[in-house]
Amino acid sequence: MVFHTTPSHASKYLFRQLFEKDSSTYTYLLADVSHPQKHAVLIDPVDKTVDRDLSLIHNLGLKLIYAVNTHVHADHVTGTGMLKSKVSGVISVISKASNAKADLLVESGDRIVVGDLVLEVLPTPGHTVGCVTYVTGDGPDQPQPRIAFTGDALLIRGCGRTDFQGGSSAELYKSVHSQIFSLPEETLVYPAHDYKGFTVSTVGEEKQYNPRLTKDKETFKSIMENLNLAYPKMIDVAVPANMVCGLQDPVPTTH
Ligand SMILES: N[C@@H](CCC(=O)N[C@@H](CSS)C(=O)NCC(=O)O)C(=O)O
Ligand SMILES: [Fe+2]
Repeated sequence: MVFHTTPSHASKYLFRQLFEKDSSTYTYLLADVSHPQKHAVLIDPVDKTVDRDLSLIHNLGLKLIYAVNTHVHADHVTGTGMLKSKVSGVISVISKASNAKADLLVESGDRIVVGDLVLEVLPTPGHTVGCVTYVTGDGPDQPQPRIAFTGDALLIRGCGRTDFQGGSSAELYKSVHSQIFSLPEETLVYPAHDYKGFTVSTVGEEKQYNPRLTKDKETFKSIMENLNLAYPKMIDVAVPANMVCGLQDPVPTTH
């Protein structure tokens, strides 16, 4: 039996899942270590853990190229701006649909290339208006199985709330079913948050067991309307800060 728990091509690509405990946020570090430049990307960095992440990048001899956001987060401030101020040349990324500022505004079908590693942009609005999922390419030189970084669109056995930032339960249902559940079943699902201690899932597992998204659309909408969650504690600080990716065009400092 083959256990698909971690992506293959371990010697060519580096993959790390990092955690920020106050907001239960996952940050992902990916790099192509087969190239001498060892270019790297961080997905959903958090301001509080930027120094930890940079220390790891330094230890591993990587060169950070992209600081990528899945969406305008409401519960924490992105580390993107701090990364730009601490490492020269880092390119901040967010979706064009988010209406936020960044160096690179991505849209459906765009590709972020780091060495030989390809991240394709899938629009997955519904949690927020500009949410995207980044999925590794499907070529033979890409990680097998594919890896989907779903942000807050699809969480493990859950999904992002839809009650602010242009959220829409109907839109989220459509996004997950058309963009994520249509990926190969073995595709690994790595979300932006987990509140229960889970680390990874697969498309096949979520299609079978997700307690919200296995339901029909009307039941899903009713579930989402009745979550009764308190607003994130940091929403009033986080959203304005993240609309400019934490800090845009900061004064560079040497690190
Ligand atoms: N208690 C936290 C916020 C928790 C929360 O609302 N999480 C969001 C993702 S961050 S925008 C969410 O979509 N949760 C879905 C769920 O079902 O829990 C805080 O105060 O920061
Ligand atoms: Fe969010």
